[in-house]
Amino acid sequence: MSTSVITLDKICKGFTDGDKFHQVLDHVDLHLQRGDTVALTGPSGCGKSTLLNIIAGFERPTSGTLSLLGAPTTQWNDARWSEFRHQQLGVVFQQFNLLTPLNVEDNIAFPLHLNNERWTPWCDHLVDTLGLCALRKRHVETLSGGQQQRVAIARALAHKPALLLADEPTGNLDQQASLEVMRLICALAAEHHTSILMVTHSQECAEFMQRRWHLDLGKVHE
Ligand SMILES: Nc1ncnc2c1ncn2[C@@H]1O[C@H](COP(=O)(O)OP(=O)(O)OP(=O)(O)O)[C@@H](O)[C@H]1O
Repeated sequence: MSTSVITLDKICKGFTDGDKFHQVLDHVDLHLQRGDTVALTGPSGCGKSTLLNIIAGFERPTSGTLSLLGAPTTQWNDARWSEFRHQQLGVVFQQFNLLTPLNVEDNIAFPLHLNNERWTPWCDHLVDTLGLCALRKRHVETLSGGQQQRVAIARALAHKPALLLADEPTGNLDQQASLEVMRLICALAAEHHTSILMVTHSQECAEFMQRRWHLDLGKVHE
């Protein structure tokens, strides 16, 4: 399968800090096909989260063109971005953004409700593999950081998205749980051709991905 999932064409992004302009992404060209898995590395503050935020539509580039699933996003309005995020995207960002009035099960089911889908055996598999069985009815604000991270991973994968964007998705987990998560997302990539772009500082986690992108001084090197 060779469908284009992400294309960045000369993407620039900068921030103004007082009277200084800080160029974080400098004419970045990238291409990710359906089923590609990529580990994104780079020093702290180089712009990894900014790059993921642009691809998810949470931030706009200063210039350049971002295409998703073959369509340029330049003219997308909020409704079109929401449709893409609900149907095609799973995100695990550093702030888990769980829905605090809800329990674990309802958080995981949330993307299914948005798409008028029902709980599936795949969701049970996620709950089981991520060690959440005993926590299904617990309110998420009562969980530890690692437990919340596992709920965020399950929620991101429940609707089998075409694209998973993950920012240090195993940062709060022990080694055994990290390996389980990596095996789980790789199985999804293999079976469902989900593309993965994952920020990680862990060499062990990066080795699960097929490709490496290194971001530094505004440029991405493969
Ligand atoms: N909204 C903003 N306003 C001003 N500067 C910002 C903003 N967002 C990010 N930056 C700056 O852009 C640079 C890149 O930040 P970003 O969070 O993308 O880096 P990162 O590579 O993800 O870092 P880390 O590995 O530490 O999480 C940093 O210098 C940061 O201060």
